[in-house]
Amino acid sequence: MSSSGGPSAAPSEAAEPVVELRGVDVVRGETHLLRGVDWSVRADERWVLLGPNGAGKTTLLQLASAHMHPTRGEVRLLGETLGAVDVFELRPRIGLTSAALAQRIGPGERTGDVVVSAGYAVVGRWRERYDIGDLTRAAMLMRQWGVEGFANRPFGTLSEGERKRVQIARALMPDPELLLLDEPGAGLDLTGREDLVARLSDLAGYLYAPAQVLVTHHVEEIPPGYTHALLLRGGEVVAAGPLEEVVTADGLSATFGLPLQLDRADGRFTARRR
Ligand SMILES: Nc1ncnc2c1ncn2[C@@H]1O[C@H](COP(=O)(O)OP(=O)(O)OP(=O)(O)O)[C@@H](O)[C@H]1O
Repeated sequence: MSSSGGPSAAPSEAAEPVVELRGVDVVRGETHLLRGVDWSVRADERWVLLGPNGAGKTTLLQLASAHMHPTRGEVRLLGETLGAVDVFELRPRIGLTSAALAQRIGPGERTGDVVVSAGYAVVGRWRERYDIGDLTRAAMLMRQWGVEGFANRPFGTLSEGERKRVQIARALMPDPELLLLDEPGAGLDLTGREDLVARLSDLAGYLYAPAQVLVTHHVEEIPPGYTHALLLRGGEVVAAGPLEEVVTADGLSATFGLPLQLDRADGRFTARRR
């Protein structure tokens, strides 16, 4: 069974972390985008990264996806150290979805090609003939993410929610060891958000699914089954660790600079001003 299609079971003892940052600063001019960040993600962990606008979440994902190097400190990804590895070999092992990447998908691309071409690290149809294994995997992922009916539709004709799910199927196509999702819930209506949260919750439970890091501004988008959280404010880590210890009213109030009340029911969080 593929990495993202198996049933849930107890994760095995993880070896080296898939992401490890030690004393990381990212500085542009006089501005610290990140300051003194220590963070590690193990293969069986599912992290949510929460913080207000400008906190540095996207910058952190840029490091974790080997699209940026730190100004200071060390970043290790999948056992390799950034600066001492060819990032073009590393990147295919990491699935990433973001608004910036989505903008690079042409609206006229056939949706099925958007998914299958990820196996070749290109957008859109690249080869006349794909491997039967690639086509089977793309079809399985499109079924899993509820977009199998759109294979022949131009990507630009899909709704925002459908496009988000196609992007996740595409990110999973190369069977990545790490999946990074930058605000997948942005712009979705309530139905779209709830559908996405349920599917991400399912993925979180799969034994052979990749390590996952989900960026969001909203605790309502944390899928049940996620295990850890990192709170970021002004480029600095407010708290990081097991979800129950980190996603608290006090932690979120400090992160968002607003007194918040936090409630949890059936594994879902809601937050509002206290
Ligand atoms: N090249 C740059 N030079 C100076 N400042 C930058 C640069 N790139 C990003 N920044 C700033 O760094 C901060 C962190 O940006 P980042 O995109 O990582 O935040 P974020 O938490 O993802 O925000 P949002 O939730 O709004 O997407 C922002 O204030 C941004 O303006």
